[in-house]
Parts: sequence; structure tokens; C-alpha cells
Amino acid sequence: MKILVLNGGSSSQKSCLYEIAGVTLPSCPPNPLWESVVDWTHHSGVAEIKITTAQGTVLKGEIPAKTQSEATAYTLNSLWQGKTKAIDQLSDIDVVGHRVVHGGSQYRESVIVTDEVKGAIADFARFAPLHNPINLAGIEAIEQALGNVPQVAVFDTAFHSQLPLAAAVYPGPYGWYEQGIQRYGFHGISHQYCAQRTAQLMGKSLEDLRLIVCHLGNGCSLSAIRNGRSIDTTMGFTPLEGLMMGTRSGSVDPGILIYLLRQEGYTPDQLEQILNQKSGLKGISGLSADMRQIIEAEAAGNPRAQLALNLFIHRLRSSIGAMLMSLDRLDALIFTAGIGENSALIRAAACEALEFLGIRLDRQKNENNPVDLDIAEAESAVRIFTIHTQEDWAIAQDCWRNLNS
Ligand SMILES: Nc1ncnc2c1ncn2[C@@H]1O[C@H](COP(=O)(O)OP(=O)(O)O)[C@@H](O)[C@H]1O
Ligand SMILES: CC(=O)OP(=O)(O)O
Ligand SMILES: [Mg+2]
Repeated sequence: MKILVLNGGSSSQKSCLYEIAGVTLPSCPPNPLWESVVDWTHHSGVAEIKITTAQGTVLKGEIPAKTQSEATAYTLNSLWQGKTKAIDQLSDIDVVGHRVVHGGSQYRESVIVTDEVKGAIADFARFAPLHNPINLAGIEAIEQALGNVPQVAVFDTAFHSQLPLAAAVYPGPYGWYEQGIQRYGFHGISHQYCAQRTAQLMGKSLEDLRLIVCHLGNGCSLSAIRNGRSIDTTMGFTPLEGLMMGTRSGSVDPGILIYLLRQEGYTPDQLEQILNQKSGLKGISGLSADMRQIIEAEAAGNPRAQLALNLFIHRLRSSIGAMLMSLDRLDALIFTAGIGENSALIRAAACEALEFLGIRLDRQKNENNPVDLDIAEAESAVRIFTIHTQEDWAIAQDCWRNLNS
């Protein structure tokens, strides 16, 4: 079965083609036949593209793609034509899986896309305006190019859909909860994948483990996992709550927003822009949303980069503390996504604060940025893992399950 996965984010679109040959799912993620990343973050109106095939062909360049649909059309062509060709024709694709960021409380599992599902994704765009429209555009681009190939929507909110009420409900008026204003949580595909992979590496059943997953990418969130379920998480009603992120503020006093609306005459659109695009590492440093550049500038003595880094670490530590208190035992602390997988400095800074609990990082192992490895000292009270998050593979597995159930 050939499975195409589209993972559309606010500034990038990652796509992947997998082939599953057997009658059961492989236990470890297979290498994809073909992968592409389209990134809009560097220049306006132009996207950077990188395509890699299983044969090792790498194509890098810029394409004049302003929209998601243009980028998807270009990407699909490169799948069956030219140097990066991986299939003879698009009809060789059996199923297409999509990461859909918001599925509300309605979608607790992945589903085959129907008109009703598309309507719900469009409706939930109210709650995730930066993500859901992009996910829907991906589904429609595939409909145009591939007709009625089965498509599967895999929701970032699904893994958190059983949050206990104490974690899910905001302490505003009860009417908020009745109208759907509640904590949904995001990055669930990654949190769930990392939890399952850690259980596999520990040789234990996920049911028996208590875990904290730190998903630290452009968007950042933590989850507390017990009996294989997310019981607490830092993102909430939208992907704005919680940790400080690349360009997003994370949690701020809502009083600030009332002040800005009333005293400074800001519009809701301006507030959205500030909180989503002009805050976080970029807003504080004035330099960049890229953690690598923040770390470099901090090392060179830039005071605002120093402040941005200190804020990021402070909020990460206090939120790990919050997740810890939702579990009454911890078996493993897991770091994943761009920063979590690649920054020994951030992992060490987070773990330093936990040493009083007997949680000890092996400095040498940590420095090597290992993939899917335990980086705790042998006598540590809690295991510490770096896990390469494979959201695309998790989506491909859900496609396979939907078509084989
Ligand atoms: N070696 C590194 N050290 C620190 N941060 C890194 C490193 N490599 C990547 N990152 C950071 O990872 C983040 C992007 O993470 P990623 O998971 O790729 O994001 P996305 O949310 O777009 O999927 C960026 O802030 C980038 O700076
Ligand atoms: C939900 C979310 O924040 O996603 P991303 O980190 O890809 O922006
Ligand atoms: Mg990501």
C-alpha cells in the first residue's frame, strides 16, 4: 500500500510517501520512498523546497509558490516526474493522510474524510485559524489532483480528547464550557507517537508508564501521560497557550489583552498577529524565532537573546513542574521536535532543575544528540529519552488502520 502524508503547518508543509508491503504494520518506522519540505519562512512570495528520495536524490531550490495549493501542486508533480520521481503515476497512491490540527471534542480518532468531516474542519478553523484552513486546502488540492482517492484526517487534538475535566475546563463562567471554550491540547500525534516509541524502547507496556513529553519545535507543548492517555497538557483552547515558542507568546495574563484593546485601541486581528507572529523568542530577542540563532547570539553576549533564552528555560521548567504534579510518579521524561531533539543545552537546562528529585542526565550522552536513546545516568530515578518525532509515520499508520479495519 502506498501512503502519501501531508503535514501542513503555519509556515511549512512536509510531505512523505511510504510503502507498506506486508499484511501487518512494521514495528519500527520504515524509510519513506520520498520526502518533501516546503518552507515559507525565509522570503516572501517564494518558498524553499527540499525533496529527498530513497535512492538518495536530493533536490533543493526555490519555487514561486505563494499558496499552499501551488506548493502542493508542485510537490505532487515532483512525485511522478523528473529526477525525484518515486512512482509512475499519481493513481499509484492508495490513500492520503493529513495532519489536521483541530478536531474539536467531536473527533477522538482519525477518520476517512467525507463532506461532513470537511465541514467540521472548516468549522473548527474558528479555533485554529492558522492551521485548519491550510489542512483543508491540502485535502482539496488532493481531491483536485487525485479524484476520489481515500483520504484520512488525523487530528492533533484527538490524543488529548480524554483530558480529565479538571484539566480541560477553564475556570470562567460554566457557559464557556457549554459553548466549546475548553482546553483541547495540540501536537497530540507527536505526543502519542513519542510515548509509544518510549514504551517500546523501555520494553514496557504504555499502560504501565507515567511520562512527560516535551515537544519543543516552532510550536511547543508538554503532555503528562498516564495509562497511555494524555491527562494534562500545556496548550489549550488554541495552540497559543502554555510555553514560550518561536513566534508565539504562550500564556500571558489575559488582562494584558484587555488593556491593549481598551487603552491602545488594538483590533482583534492585530492582537492575533502580535501573539502569534511577533512574540516568543522572536519578540523578546528582536532577532529570530530560530533557537539556534538565539543560542549563538546569547553566547556572543547579546542581552536580549540572553533574556529570550532565560525566559524559554524558566517557562519550560515551571511547566514540567506542573505536568509532574498531574502524575504522582514519573518513569520517563522525553524530549522531541527540533529543539528537543537537537539542543543539548535546553535539555540540560531543563534537567538541572530536576536534580533534587534524583533525575540525572548523562552529560556525555546528552551532548551527542542521540536519536531514540536513553540519556539518563544509570542510577537516575527517572529515565530521560530523546525521541525523533515521526508525526508522518504516525499518520501513515492511521491511514493503514482505517483502510484495513
Ligand atoms: N541544533 C539545534 N539547536 C537548537 N535548536 C534547534 C536545532 N536544530 C533545530 N532547532 C530548532 O527547532 C525549531 C524547529 O523545530 P521543528 O520541530 O522542525 O518545527 P516545526 O514546528 O516547524 O515542525 C527551531 O526553533 C530551530 O531553531
Ligand atoms: C499545533 C501547533 O502548534 O503546531 P505547530 O507547532 O506545527 O505550529
Ligand atoms: Mg512540527
